Amino acid sequence: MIFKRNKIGIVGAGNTGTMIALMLAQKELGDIVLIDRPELEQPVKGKALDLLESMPIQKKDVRILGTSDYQELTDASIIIITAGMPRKPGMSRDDLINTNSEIMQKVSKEIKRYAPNCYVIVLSNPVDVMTYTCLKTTGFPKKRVIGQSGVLDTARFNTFIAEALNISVEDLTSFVLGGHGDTMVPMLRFSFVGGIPLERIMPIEQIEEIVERTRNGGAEIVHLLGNGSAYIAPAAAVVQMTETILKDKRKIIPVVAYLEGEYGYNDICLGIPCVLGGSGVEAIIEIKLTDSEKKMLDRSAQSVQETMNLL
Ligand SMILES: NC(=O)c1ccc[n+]([C@@H]2O[C@H](COP(=O)([O-])OP(=O)(O)OC[C@H]3O[C@@H](n4cnc5c(N)ncnc54)[C@H](O)[C@@H]3O)[C@@H](O)[C@H]2O)c1
Ligand SMILES: O=C(O)C[C@H](O)C(=O)O
Repeated sequence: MIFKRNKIGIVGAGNTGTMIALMLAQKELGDIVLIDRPELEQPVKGKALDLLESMPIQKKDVRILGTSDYQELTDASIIIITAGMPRKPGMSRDDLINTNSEIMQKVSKEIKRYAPNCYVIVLSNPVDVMTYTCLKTTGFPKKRVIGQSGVLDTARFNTFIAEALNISVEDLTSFVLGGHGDTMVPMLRFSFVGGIPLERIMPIEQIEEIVERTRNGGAEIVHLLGNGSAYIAPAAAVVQMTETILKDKRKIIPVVAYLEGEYGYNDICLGIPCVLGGSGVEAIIEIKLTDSEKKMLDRSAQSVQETMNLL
């Protein structure tokens, strides 16, 4: 069932927020409320109206509202948080921690007030820690607060594999574990091209180059754009997660989830494969890791923990 006429909130109507609104509307997944700061009330209304006026051309029946009034989020079923600063060339995502954690706390309190039953998808960086902040500030059950990293990181990995092998992106399965940072862990053992293990059809040196490029995928775009960070592929990732929840698809995808003992970690949010469905994170898939995979995941978890310690 498609919950059309569901209300989907997007907090932060910048590059990612606007692109997410467009992609959600193109799929008619629900009516959309775009929220930004009071001083940006006019531009956010302008963006929403511009999006709305494209609907007759795109033949989509969706209502889109731009506002700074959080009350408009009342009864929203899903709220996507993109509020916060993007990084600039030379910065790491962790450099955004102070500014964005303040914003995340403010936004999370408003969400708790007006939409206490909603699902939240967090995009703001550093996303593992921002997901944790949102979870703790709202006090929502852990299955309802989910961060986006793995869908995007996996898409980047698959893009580079498809390009190198000159094959369709459709034939690829793989996933990335760990924090959304330089320590992310692409799972080569579970990477397949048309059902064939990747390691059988690509030399390891080339795979390693692609892993490295994937780890630096966000920074590569930040450098090329010069002002701001990626917003098209990230929006597509969030929309896939939103659709998976709204349509109760129960897809196994890597998302940032709260861990209580899984993989040996406690009280931390980290990217791991989950069953995502109508109740949010319905299950965490625990894969038996090899020693070297576990070592890499430990490093990644430690790096997220170190960023959390800065709070
Ligand atoms: N997790 C990921 O994969 C991923 C991918 C892309 C971007 N991001 C992150 O998402 C965030 C947004 O990126 P962007 O490119 O859209 O940036 P952007 O600057 O284009 O948009 C951010 C918006 O947030 C708004 N905002 C700030 N404080 C707010 C508040 N208190 N209430 C409501 N809105 C507020 C700003 O006014 C701005 O419009 C950044 O932190 C970026 O690093 C994460
Ligand atoms: O790299 C960034 O800062 C934005 C985002 O996390 C990305 O991976 O594109």
